Amino acid sequence: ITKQDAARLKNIAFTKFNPAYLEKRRFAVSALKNLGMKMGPGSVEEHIREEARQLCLKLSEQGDAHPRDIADSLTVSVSNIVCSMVFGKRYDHDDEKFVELMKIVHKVLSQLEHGSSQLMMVFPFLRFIPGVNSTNRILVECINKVHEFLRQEITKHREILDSENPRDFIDLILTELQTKEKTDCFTEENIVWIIQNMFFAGTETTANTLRWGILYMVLCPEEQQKVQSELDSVLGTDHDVPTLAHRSQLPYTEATIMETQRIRLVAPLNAPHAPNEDTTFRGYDIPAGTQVLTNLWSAHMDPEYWANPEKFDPRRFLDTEGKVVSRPDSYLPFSAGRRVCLGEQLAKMELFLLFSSLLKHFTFKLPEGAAAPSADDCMRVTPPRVNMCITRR
Ligand code: HEM
Repeated sequence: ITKQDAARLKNIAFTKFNPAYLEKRRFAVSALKNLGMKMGPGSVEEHIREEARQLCLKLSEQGDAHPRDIADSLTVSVSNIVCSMVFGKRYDHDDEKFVELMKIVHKVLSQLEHGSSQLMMVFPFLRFIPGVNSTNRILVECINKVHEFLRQEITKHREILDSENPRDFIDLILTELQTKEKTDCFTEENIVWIIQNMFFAGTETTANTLRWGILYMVLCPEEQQKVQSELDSVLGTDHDVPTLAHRSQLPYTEATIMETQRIRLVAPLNAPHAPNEDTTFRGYDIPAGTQVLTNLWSAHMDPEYWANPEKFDPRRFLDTEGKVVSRPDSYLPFSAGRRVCLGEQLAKMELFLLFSSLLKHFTFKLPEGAAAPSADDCMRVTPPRVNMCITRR
């Protein structure tokens, strides 16, 4: 068994569908639900709103004298939401340890996007070829550093654990570890991997979606204005950030987020899958273990379902009464089935609260005379970095 195979056994994502995977997934789903059900202060909604307030404050402090890219601020906010849920605390935008952690997370994800990593996913034997496997070595180094950070947090949590009152994801998982018969999936080491999954799966995906959303607002100012008019008409002069209760009154805003997720998927080819046993699908024989990539992008660009699919048009997601279409066909930003994204509900809350807060408080546009950035590369997961004017409304 190789180190990589051993790591796969400890994960949730990228692990085989088997009883151990199911046990970990069930735990993670119920922990997120448990944390999500908390009401009032300490609730997930409040954590996200606090992050939205801090983000708006940070952008206001930076002023509008110089055009700038919003990417790093968004990554910090989104990562902090995962931190609030997992560690029970947020970090300041300038906290050294946190900034270092973010750099490592970013490095891991950019290594994964690297051509040689993609090749190694399709041809795993390449990881034994010197030179080609250098991204693999960097990945292992980075992941070890993240694990060290997580182990320190777990130790701190263990010292003051009150199993009757779990505060966050780590408390919940430590409590589970105490109460459960020791099984292969709930070992000390696996906790680190499960938490790491939350981090990697939950940060860049959400931050990149928000970045695409803001980029499309810059490229389509008339759409930006429609969202802002709707926000103004519902929220009036209230200076605080929106709440989830506002969501049903803001269909155009919601549809704009959905259209962003349609037109620029952050996982266009989904996570790699493989059948556990020999399978026949639509006349094709797929032997057990064959890697299968599902092209979610093609579903989102299928002209049979989406007229003029390359056009950014939030109205696709509104019915004749102006209400949001609840289950659109040919729309799978979080994938589907048994491996569907485990953080879908959390991600939807984050996207709504952060996107609506940003557009309520700021207008985003290109500097006078600047060339419009291209959003054309259809398979591009990460949006281009764009310096924009961010003006307080
Ligand atoms: C806009 C944000 C997000 C998008 C577009 C997204 C999308 C996806 C997709 C396409 C998958 C692969 C599903 C499959 O294998 O068929 C996935 C898996 C996963 N996501 Fe997300 N995700 C987002 C946010 C999050 C968040 C916030 C979390 C948790 C904190 C999360 C946790 C996970 C986990 C743990 C898996 C692996 C699930 C499994 O294999 O059982 N994701 N996500």
